[in-house]
Amino acid sequence: MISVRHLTKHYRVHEKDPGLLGSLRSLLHRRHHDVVAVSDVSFDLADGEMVGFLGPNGAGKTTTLKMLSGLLYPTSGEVTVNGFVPQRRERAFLSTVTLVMGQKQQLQWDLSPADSLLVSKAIYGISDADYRQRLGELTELLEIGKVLRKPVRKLSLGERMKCEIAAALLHRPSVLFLDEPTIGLDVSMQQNVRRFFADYNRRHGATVLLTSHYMSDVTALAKRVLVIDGGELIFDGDLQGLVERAAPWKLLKLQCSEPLDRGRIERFGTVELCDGLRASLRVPRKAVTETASAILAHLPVEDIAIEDIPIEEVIAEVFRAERRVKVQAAEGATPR
Ligand SMILES: Nc1ncnc2c1ncn2[C@@H]1O[C@H](COP(=O)(O)OP(=O)(O)OP(=O)(O)O)[C@@H](O)[C@H]1O
Repeated sequence: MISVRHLTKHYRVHEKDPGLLGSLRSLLHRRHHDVVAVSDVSFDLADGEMVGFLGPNGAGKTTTLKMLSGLLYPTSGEVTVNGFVPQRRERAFLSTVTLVMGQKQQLQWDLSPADSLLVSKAIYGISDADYRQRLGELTELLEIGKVLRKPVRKLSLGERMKCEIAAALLHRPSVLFLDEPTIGLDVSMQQNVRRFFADYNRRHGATVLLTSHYMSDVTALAKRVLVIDGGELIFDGDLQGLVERAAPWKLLKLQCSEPLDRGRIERFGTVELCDGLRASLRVPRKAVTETASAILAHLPVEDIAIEDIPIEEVIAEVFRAERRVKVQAAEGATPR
């Protein structure tokens, strides 16, 4: 169980003008300002839940994950992870959690993954029998048998990432914080890694909080999402609920037997595309079935497909809407 209450993090940033003069001035008069990276965030995660953590660049995702895994002290607020306060970094806590950061390498460059895994075995005090069993399982699931003995610097990005994951999970953590675990991987490798985490969650009942800019990671692994923007939590709930709230339409894609002009299809919905034999319309979710029937009855349509708005667009719309609300609130507050 993870409990997060009013979690807030401010970074103190040192300001310096450019150039030598700027450096000298900053030695004499140090100026600072505070960056609010995370502001009053609260949520709970139940044991075994897999939850997506979404937000645009700089929203506060990594900062939150670092506080949850005990790498950063919160400015205020409380966090408990399986009953532990992360920043105390107790041994029992550290053997419960792991943080996988796709953008940061944790394996030693000149050693082989096998050597780094042996170091982890010693650090976590894993018995020989457990080590053999876990290494066997990770090697099989991640298909890394052939690369374990090569120096890390000679591995491809995908091979390295899979070895990073093996090293991060050797101590069999029950809480996984995954920060962009598939970044830079090709599509098939992304799928392998996703499948691996889904499998790990099933086998070991692990709780997983995952950030990714690849929406397919999130849709494949998480039913529930937390959405953060400008350090504030703006949504916590079902991914499908978010889609329905932010995008109450569907797309009707038409393939026609003769070219259509815009005027003929406009009455059925908002035209997104009208290009010779192909057209696509945005239609309110509730009216999809009757609109599709009307189109089939009145237009020379050979094929019709009903699709959800791509999830990337839905999320982008959530952020746009949130910013509009903030701008309106700020404008309302400005004295005239
Ligand atoms: N060490 C730091 N010192 C000062 N500011 C920081 C530091 N780390 C992050 N920030 C700032 O805090 C805010 C949140 O950053 P964070 O890395 O948590 O965002 P993020 O959601 O993980 O972004 P991304 O998706 O780009 O990785 C940003 O404005 C960032 O510039």
